[in-house]
Formats: sequence, C-alpha cells, structure tokens
Amino acid sequence: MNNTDISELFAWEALDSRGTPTVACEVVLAGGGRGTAIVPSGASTGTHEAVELRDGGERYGGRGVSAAVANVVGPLADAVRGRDATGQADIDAAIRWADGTADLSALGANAALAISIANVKAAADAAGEPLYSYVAEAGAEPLLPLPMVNIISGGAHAGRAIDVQDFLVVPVGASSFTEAIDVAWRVRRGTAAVAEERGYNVALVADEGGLAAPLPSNRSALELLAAGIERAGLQLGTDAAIAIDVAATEFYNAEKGRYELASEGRELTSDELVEELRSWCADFPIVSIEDVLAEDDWDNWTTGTSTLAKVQLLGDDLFVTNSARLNRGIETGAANAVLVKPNQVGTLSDACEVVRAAQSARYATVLSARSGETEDSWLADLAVGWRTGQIKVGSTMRSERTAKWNRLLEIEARLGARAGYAGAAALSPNPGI
Ligand SMILES: O=C(O)[C@@H](CO)OP(=O)(O)O
Ligand SMILES: [Mg+2]
Repeated sequence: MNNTDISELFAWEALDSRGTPTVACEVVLAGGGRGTAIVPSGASTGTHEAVELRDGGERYGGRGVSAAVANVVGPLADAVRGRDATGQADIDAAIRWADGTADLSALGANAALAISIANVKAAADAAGEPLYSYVAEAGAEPLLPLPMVNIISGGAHAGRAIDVQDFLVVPVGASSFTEAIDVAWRVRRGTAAVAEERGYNVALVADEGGLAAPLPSNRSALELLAAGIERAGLQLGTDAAIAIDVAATEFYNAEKGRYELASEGRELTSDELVEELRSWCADFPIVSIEDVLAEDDWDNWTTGTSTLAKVQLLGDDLFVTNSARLNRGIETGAANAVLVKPNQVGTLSDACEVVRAAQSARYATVLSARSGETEDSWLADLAVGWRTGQIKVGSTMRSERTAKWNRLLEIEARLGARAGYAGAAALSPNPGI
C-alpha cells in the first residue's frame, strides 16, 4: 500500500442543526492522513436532487440514517478501500459504481458525500496542505467569496409566515471578506432594532438564524430589510444591496398552474409572479433572485430571465447541482447563475464539474450550505479553492453558520496581502471573475 491509499473508514450518526440525524465519516490513509466530514441536509429540497437515505422505522421518528452509515462502512468502504485518496475522480467514480443509480438512491447521497468529502480532507492532510489550496486547480490563486447573508426568513424555514424564503444582504461596497461580514453584522443589528420598534419578537429565529417575524406581506420584509440597512448607517444599494430566495417551487400549485402567495391570499400565474418581482426590483436595490419560478417551469424561466435580465437569477431547485439540468438552462437561457450544493449531487467531483461548466458559460456560481447544517466548515474551503466568487451560508448567528464564516475570516487573515476578494464583480449578469 502507498501512503495515500485508503486503509480504513469509520462512520457514525451525528446530529445536524435542526437536531436531525446525519452521516459523519472518517477516512484514514495508510500513511496516517485522516479526514472527517459531516454532511448537511435541506428542507426546501428540489425533486431532482440526489436521494438522501433515511431509515423509516421508529428510531428518530423515521429520520435516522443508520442504513446510510452501514452503507459507508459496508459496500462503499469495500469499493474505495485500497484506492489512492489523491485520485478524487477515481474515488467518486467508485462510489457511483458501487451505488449503481444516477440519483445515488441505492446507498444514499448522504453516505456518498460523507466519504467523498472525508476523502479529500484526508488527501489534503496527507499533502500537508490546507483544504482550500489542495482543491484549487494548478496555478489558481485563492479567492475569498462575496457573501450573501440571511437577515429575514420565511417559507419552509420559518413556519411559512411569509412565502419568500430568504431575504439576504449582499455587502456590495465592501472591499474584503472581513469588511463584508462586518457590514452583514451591522445590517442584522439594524434590522433587528427596526423590527423590535415595529413590535416584532426578535428572539424568534428561523432555521438559518434569520429573523422569523410574522410579517404581513413579502414586500414588507423588503421594506424592513431596507430600513435595517439604513438604520445601520449604510447607503442602500451602494454599501449593501438585497438578494432574495423566492424558493417558488415551495408554493407552486402544479394542478392549478398557479403560484400561491398564501400569506397575502393571492394566486399568481408565472408571468404575474415575474411581474411582481420586477416591481420589487424597481423599488428596492435587489441584485440577486433565486428560484424565481418552480423547478420544472422551464419555458417561463426562459422568458422570466429576459424580463429580469439586469439582476442575477440563480437556479437552485431548477438546477439541483446537476450538469445536465445546468446545460439545459445554458442552452435555453434559463437563469444566469447556479447555486451549488454538494449534497444535491452526492460527490465532490460532480459538484466541481458543475462549477467549471457554469464558469465557462459565464454563469455566476454561488456555493451554498443547507438549512440543516453542521459545525463542519469544508464548504468555506471549497468556495476559496474553486474560486466560486460567492457563498451563501445563512445568518451571522448560530454556530453551524459561523463555522463557515469563521473559516473564511481565518483564511483571509492568514493569507494577508495575498488574499484575493471577489467582491460585487462576482455577481451575474456578466460576472467579472
Ligand atoms: O433553498 C435554499 O437555498 C437552502 C439554503 O437556504 O435551503 P434548503 O437547504 O432547505 O434547501
Ligand atoms: Mg434556495
């Protein structure tokens, strides 16, 4: 055996930030290199995502992952043991081969991703390199991403008080990642202060740490965020802009072909929803809209993309970090940016391929955490090494979120003058990185 060959795998059930079981794994190499990984889990999941294996049965109310854990140390371990951890593509192909299905439903995408990430961390450890530098292409400089930070939550993450899922701040005026986090922190404080004055309970926080106030309408969340930015003493639009994740799949009624804004008692056609978003863009400095329409509303995505062309239009449930779906979007002009969530596809190599395909089509890339997260911070290193330009992790509160922000703050501090920062140039349309 060579020093970088996989000698052992170990796996266990851990808890994510919602208290739901998830898969954790350790890969040990013959020469002593080690990597551990804990995988995240979504709530507003797309139908076309790779399949997360859950046990059913009584333990953890059917949400346990003991079968996925058994698959890591059983068939998946058999497939990768003895292989060279430095050949990530080979390891990921072996995982796919052992599973045998396109959506990893046989052994579980949660089991697959746990090994895939633990493996790259073990290989980086063996090389004595930080993960961000190990995953970078030869000659590529590390690039700190522009963050989009959740301030107000709705939808599936906040008891559906309002329909739109995320209202985020984008610190477009900041000239470093560290400065951007300071801006986000100030906007959180400012927004909470305004919310409190308006009589909302600011102790109510959602899955990603955003304020979960029971606001009367979607537009009122935009007004509150804009007021929060101004309260923080920042220039609306130049210091801090706004992003939203509509997560429209969640309130699309396929039988009626209508989008149901339940909090406002309104039902909209695709065109009317796009028109509504256009009016929000006219009134607020919105620079990015995610999941404008539902995951399979392809034709309307194309027309909606031309209508809203001035802002970044981000496909999450639409693309589910899947190359074939991204290519369809590129060919038909649907969206102009892709959200990349490694657990939607199940292996590191597949997620990386989506980033590369998007970059060559000049679609912006936003690496993203899930609403059910963990204290693991590998996502931060991938953003820097892969030069995704943007990252979305949730709010500046709660340790599963700050684990990623803190890792990025550390990388920027350690790199010092060598740290590149993507800034607002990373945004579509026309990403300049
Ligand atoms: O929709 C999203 O973008 C994510 C993260 O905010 O949510 P979830 O992990 O629940 O899919
Ligand atoms: Mg989303």
